[in-house]
Amino acid sequence: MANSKERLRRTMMFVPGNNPAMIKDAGIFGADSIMFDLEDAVSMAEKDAARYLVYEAITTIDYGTAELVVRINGLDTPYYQNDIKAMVKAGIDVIRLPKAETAEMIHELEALVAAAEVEFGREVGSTNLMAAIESAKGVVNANEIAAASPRMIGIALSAEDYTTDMKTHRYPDGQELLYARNVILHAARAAGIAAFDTVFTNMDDEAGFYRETELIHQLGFDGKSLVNPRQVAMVNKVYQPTEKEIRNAQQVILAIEQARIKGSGVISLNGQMVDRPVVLRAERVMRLAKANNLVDAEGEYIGK
Ligand SMILES: CC(C)(COP(=O)(O)OP(=O)(O)OC[C@H]1O[C@@H](n2cnc3c(N)ncnc32)[C@H](O)[C@@H]1OP(=O)(O)O)[C@@H](O)C(=O)NCCC(=O)NCCSC(=O)C[C@@](O)(CC(=O)O)C(=O)O
Ligand SMILES: [Mg+2]
Repeated sequence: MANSKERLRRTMMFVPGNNPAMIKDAGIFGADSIMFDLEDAVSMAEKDAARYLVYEAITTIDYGTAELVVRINGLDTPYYQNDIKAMVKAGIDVIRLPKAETAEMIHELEALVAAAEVEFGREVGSTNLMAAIESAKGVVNANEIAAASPRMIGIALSAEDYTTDMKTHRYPDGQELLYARNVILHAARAAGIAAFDTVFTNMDDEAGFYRETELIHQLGFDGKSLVNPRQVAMVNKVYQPTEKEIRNAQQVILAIEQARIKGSGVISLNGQMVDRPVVLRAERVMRLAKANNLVDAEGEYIGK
């Protein structure tokens, strides 16, 4: 399992914690992050069995390079303390808190995670955290939630619960999510962590899924929470840089290296000024190009 604030997180796929077949095969679809769900996909009667099943999976199945995330039950339930203990003991990469509304909730989670790390001999600080924002109160407090702990790697919009809280529902054009998306994105960027867009639940509406993914890509989200393996390739397609973007990024990185040798941090390339933000964008393009196998080990464009 890999832990890092910098890793690519385009696709974070929910896997119901009570479904052995889905849990067993979850690693074969190429999701950047696999998110085992102990919360709303699991009925009250199955909470303990699901926790046990997910623990067994994490400790016995090889999920390759995928980041392993678990969505625990909320802090207003009788389940979350056992969820935290079991998942920390298993060595989960990231714990996702649902229905986050305040920084105090993150602090409570953090204290329990730290205690579990000590109890089970895990390195203190090795378990990362993220929060799902699912209500108006969560959106209003997004800045403090995002900055609540150095363990935080991201915050996510959860539009199903959020639109219910807002007394609306989801529309095809997504206007009802515009404010929350922008607040969450700004809170994440200000805190230096990732921003995840919400799930899209109509499996039959491929065009709608692409429309939504193109919008959140344009806004600047790192990726989306997903409910189905078919959605992984669609997100990757949207987030895949074009040949022109890759060739430009290669030129930018080369040009800035030459400029640095000459002792300068800024240079002109094809009439365009190249400085630090342009270089950072170029480096992200190259990370995405590598993840999509569009360049070889030397960073040369090979296409598909
Ligand atoms: C949607 C559907 C029923 C469609 O079923 P279908 O059967 O039509 O799917 P098919 O495409 O036909 O499946 C083809 C093959 O893939 C396998 N397969 C499918 N899905 C897989 C998967 N996820 N993981 C691994 N494997 C999978 C399947 O087993 C089959 O395998 P096989 O039989 O061997 O061929 C199914 O996907 C599914 O259950 N999804 C997860 C639902 C879930 O977790 N909901 C809770 C999280 S949201 C929430 O709580 C709201 C939120 O909180 C969110 C927030 O906070 O962000 C908020 O407020 O917004
Ligand atoms: Mg929810």
